[in-house]
Amino acid sequence: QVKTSLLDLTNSIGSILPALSRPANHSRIFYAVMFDAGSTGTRIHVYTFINSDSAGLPVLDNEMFHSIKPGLSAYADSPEMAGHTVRMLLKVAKKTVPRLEWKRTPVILRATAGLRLLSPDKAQALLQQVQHVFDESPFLVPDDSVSIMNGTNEGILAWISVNFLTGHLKAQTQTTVGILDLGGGSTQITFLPKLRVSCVFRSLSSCSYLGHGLMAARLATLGALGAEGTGESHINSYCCSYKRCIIHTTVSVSSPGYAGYKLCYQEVLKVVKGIIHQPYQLQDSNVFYAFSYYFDRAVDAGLIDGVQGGKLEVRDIKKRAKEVCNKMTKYPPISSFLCMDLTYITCLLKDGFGFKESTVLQLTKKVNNVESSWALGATLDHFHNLKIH
Ligand SMILES: Nc1ccn([C@@H]2O[C@H](COP(=O)(O)OP(=O)(O)O)[C@@H](O)[C@H]2O)c(=O)n1
Repeated sequence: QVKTSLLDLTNSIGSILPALSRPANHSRIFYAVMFDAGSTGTRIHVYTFINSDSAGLPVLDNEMFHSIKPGLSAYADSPEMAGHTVRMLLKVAKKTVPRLEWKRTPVILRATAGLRLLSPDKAQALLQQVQHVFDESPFLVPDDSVSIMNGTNEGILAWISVNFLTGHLKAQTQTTVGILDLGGGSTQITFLPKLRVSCVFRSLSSCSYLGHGLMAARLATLGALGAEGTGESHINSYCCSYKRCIIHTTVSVSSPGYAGYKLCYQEVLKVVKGIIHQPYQLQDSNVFYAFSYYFDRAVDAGLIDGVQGGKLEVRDIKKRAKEVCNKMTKYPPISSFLCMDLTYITCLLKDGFGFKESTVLQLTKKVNNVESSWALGATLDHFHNLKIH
């Protein structure tokens, strides 16, 4: 758990503008290119900002977003393919940023769980390929432009993104929203805990759990982590909605004849157990924005609209998990892992983080047409060090 002074944070964000020090007659528009090298895909965010007249936050005018699957870690044994992926995505940046602005537009790549889970030499070889592509590009390549980000920073930067986009970072705003991010390899929870009387200033609480992202949790639940690459392996799981669920080319999972929420919950609980929870710090009034796989699976389960998103209580996810696992729905689940995924999400929220069944989640993919992701916070951090390191 990392604690960061929120006062430091918001004061620093407030001084982003002077730090940019642009020539007086220069256009008020500026650009930044941020790559998200995630475990399941690589994404490019091209941001267009407008400097505000006051010494406040810049205005985010537009985001161009594009993604490619799989993630860079899939090329651990052929790193030049990682370079190719980034080169392809850079074409989006060239189309979006005017040519005259290229040399002053920073390009940055931050990698998350996929590279954290690789051996250091393999991860380094991938990063070197990316660095090479950046160095060849016409964009501005800052120091430390390519690196692996740590999990707590990932959570803090996502918190900054969502609170920036929802207007909660403005000086006059008293409240903030928490964030829940469920990636493929890791999961993050970041929020402003209840003020303790003795506290001088408020601190952000950010926790990241490597190996508790949705894809990693599937493998862990099935005890299949060690089975990868060791030849074919068969596993029985109560969470498998079909007769046969393929998880990996060499690992197949069968249903023991019946699936069921209760038995599946016991399976996923083994993975969630051990996650430190902090129920005393969560306020009833804490609103949590949940995105990534929280959003994707809620859409797959028919709980929210895929464009609008929506509000859900923890108990709504639990109820749908029961329906899917106990085959109480009219339609077969579109993914053979929907029972496991919904049960894992329910278990993570309740037994992992100590959420009540009545806790409200705001399921969100985009806020004002901008991706809910750590990438925007990382870009703001680049323009002015937000003292989160
Ligand atoms: N800008 C983004 C980034 C990720 N995601 C989703 O986040 C999930 C996985 O995130 P990830 O591959 O970055 O996982 P980690 O490397 O953070 O563990 C996938 O469902 C992505 O589609 C998204 O919807 N929008």
